Amino acid sequence: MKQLSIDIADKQEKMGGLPSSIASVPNLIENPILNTAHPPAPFKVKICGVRSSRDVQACADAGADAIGLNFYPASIRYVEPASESTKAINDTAKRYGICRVGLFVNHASDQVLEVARALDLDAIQFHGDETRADLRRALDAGFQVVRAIRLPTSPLAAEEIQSHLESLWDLPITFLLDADVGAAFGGGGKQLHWPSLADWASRYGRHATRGWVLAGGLDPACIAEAITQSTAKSVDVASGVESPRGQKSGDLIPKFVIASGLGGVDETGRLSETLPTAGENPTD
Ligand SMILES: O=C(O)c1ccccc1NCC(=O)[C@H](O)[C@H](O)COP(=O)(O)O
Repeated sequence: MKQLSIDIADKQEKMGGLPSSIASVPNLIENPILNTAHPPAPFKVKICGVRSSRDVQACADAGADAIGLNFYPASIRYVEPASESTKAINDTAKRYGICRVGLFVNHASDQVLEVARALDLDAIQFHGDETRADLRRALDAGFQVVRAIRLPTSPLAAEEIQSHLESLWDLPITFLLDADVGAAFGGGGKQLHWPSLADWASRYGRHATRGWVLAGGLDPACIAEAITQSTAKSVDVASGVESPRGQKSGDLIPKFVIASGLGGVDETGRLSETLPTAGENPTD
């Protein structure tokens, strides 16, 4: 079983996550070995808003390397942090070496950390109007941080995109660029103007070797084009792999991951060798 754990860690490293040897380093700015202020994104393909162990199984089978647990009570994808069902989802993902991201919207900082610690989450995604101090606190507590930046869906100048995240640029966090869907905060199926993101990334993102994530209205039909046009290296999806809305589809998840070309599957759709085979029931 030890070998399996090593395989999982290797797989995460190959898929762009932090090298396993330094995955627990909380603040990369202060790490002299890395000598970088900006961590890579903690995942390549995140399926957000999973609500059952079956959903997680579909993600593992497809080769997705992250799931999002949605702790925003107003969302159709909400899961109760302390429930047995959430614990089971979380445990299943952990056994498969899938990055577990907790999604919060304007929660109290103490509550965020309490939930993240209780579930031993890998990363915290802030999707509301949380402050720099909230992000700093999560980093200091040792969690990787994903910050959703909610952008207009119209064509945008690189400077305008940068203005939405400039005040957080120095933090060792990952930006998730999502469409602004107003009071719903996220999960609305609206697409960003992808070429604008490519322009921004070429001027700002790549220059600083910064990991960032494309989100908003992605689905199996558009994901390849979205990646080409935006130059994103990591993607996130919620509604685009659901049927009906709010219910993850075991058919759409693999279609999405394979079409993205970013998952742990080869071109024939088979799992790569380093991925634990779904159904193998790996243990820690
Ligand atoms: O998914 C939700 O219901 C949600 C609600 C409130 C804040 C964030 C939410 N989702 C966060 C995500 O990371 C989604 O995957 C992202 O917004 C893209 O969603 P979609 O356009 O449906 O793919």
